[in-house]
Amino acid sequence: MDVANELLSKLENGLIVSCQALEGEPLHSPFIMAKMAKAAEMGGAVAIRANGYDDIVAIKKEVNLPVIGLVKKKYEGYAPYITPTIEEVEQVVKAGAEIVAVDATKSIKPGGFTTEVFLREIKRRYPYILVMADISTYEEGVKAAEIGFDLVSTTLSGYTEYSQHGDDPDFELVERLAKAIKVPLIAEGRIWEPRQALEALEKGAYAVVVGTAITRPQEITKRFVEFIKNNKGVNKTCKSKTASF
Ligand SMILES: CC(=O)N[C@H](C=O)[C@@H](O)[C@H](O)[C@H](O)COP(=O)(O)O
Repeated sequence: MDVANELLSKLENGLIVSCQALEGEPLHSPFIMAKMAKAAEMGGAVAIRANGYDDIVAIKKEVNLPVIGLVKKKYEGYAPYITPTIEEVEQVVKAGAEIVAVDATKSIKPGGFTTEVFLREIKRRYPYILVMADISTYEEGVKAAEIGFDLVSTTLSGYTEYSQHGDDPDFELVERLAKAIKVPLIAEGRIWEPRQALEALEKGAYAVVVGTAITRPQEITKRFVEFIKNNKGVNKTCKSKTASF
């Protein structure tokens, strides 16, 4: 088995934990993200997805798992923000990630590059690194596989203007793409429950990425608080109704 296939085989049917805290979030710190990654490793994660040079370096020191690295950066006038230029790719490679995740939507990247030209440049400079396509639609996923991405992930479904928006994971996209492409299809985005992770795998995903539901405590807390707020009294009403029958 070659190096790339050996790496991919480690991900098969597994849980990849995304450990990201952006500037302004309470856990924004390479130290904390490395500990999050360690906890994910202890829990059985097969890989870590991480944002930014410092976080990736700290995580690589702390855990013995493959890392999917990215750098989120917004360029004025351009939509792509996940590793949108070769400069960010270089940071991910230098930090030691085995896989780089980049925007692979139809949107033009800073400098005027299409996804195809961008991928060609990444492969020319770093032939040994695997490249994950973060896509938002079926068409983008099919194209990404065709032009030579090593993996395709549904990361951006619901995050481009033209893709399907919703609160749940985009299972339909997972199922359709998994059938259509020959490279591994990763299910990513809004997976909150273990049963949803399983459903994605059953619909053909090669592996599943979970972020917020595991590593963003402010969002996890909010979910509990809102659920309580919206449902308080519901059971009581039912009980008293039953009692009065
Ligand atoms: C859309 C976007 O920018 N997604 C980012 C990609 O790296 C992360 O903010 C997400 O946390 C990650 O995709 C995992 O998804 P979720 O946190 O929903 O499990």
